Amino acid sequence: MSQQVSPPSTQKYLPRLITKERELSWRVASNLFISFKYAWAGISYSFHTQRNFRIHLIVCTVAIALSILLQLQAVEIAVISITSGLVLALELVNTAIESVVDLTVKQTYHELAKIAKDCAAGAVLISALVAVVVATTLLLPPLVILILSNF
Ligand SMILES: Nc1ncnc2c1ncn2[C@@H]1O[C@H](COP(=O)(O)OP(=O)(O)OP(=O)(O)O)[C@@H](O)[C@H]1O
Repeated sequence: MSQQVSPPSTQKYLPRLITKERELSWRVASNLFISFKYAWAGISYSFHTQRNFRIHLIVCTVAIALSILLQLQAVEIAVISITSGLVLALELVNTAIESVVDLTVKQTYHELAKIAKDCAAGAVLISALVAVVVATTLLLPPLVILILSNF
């Protein structure tokens, strides 16, 4: 005997959800400048509340500055910048996922909440490890040459 499964309730609202008005949103940015303002608010929130974001920001800034000071090739500076940007972007996504999970389950334990947070943290970790490998590979040789040439 087949059982009739009713579609999720959001199905009913889908045509309305994809309209420009986005009725479920508390507020929609009315222009590009306001979009940037909200994006900056997110970055600022992460900076002030997430220790890991601050650490990554400092390390990434140092890596990019060193790549410029050591006069690496343009493509090498670009690669270091891309991997650094990826780490910071994933930190922001991690913070967003943590907030949505906390909003959903509040202070209760849920196995799916754990999976979501652990996977988001794992994504940051992988990007950070790749960034370290890239930065070490590109920065270490010229840095060693510079140090040895001063002795
Ligand atoms: N509601 C929950 N249900 C189950 N496990 C949770 C829940 N909230 C947090 N955890 C577990 O605790 C860990 C730390 O969660 P928390 O929200 O403190 O992240 P965080 O320490 O701020 O992470 P990050 O260092 O990546 O910013 C999660 O990775 C998860 O394993």
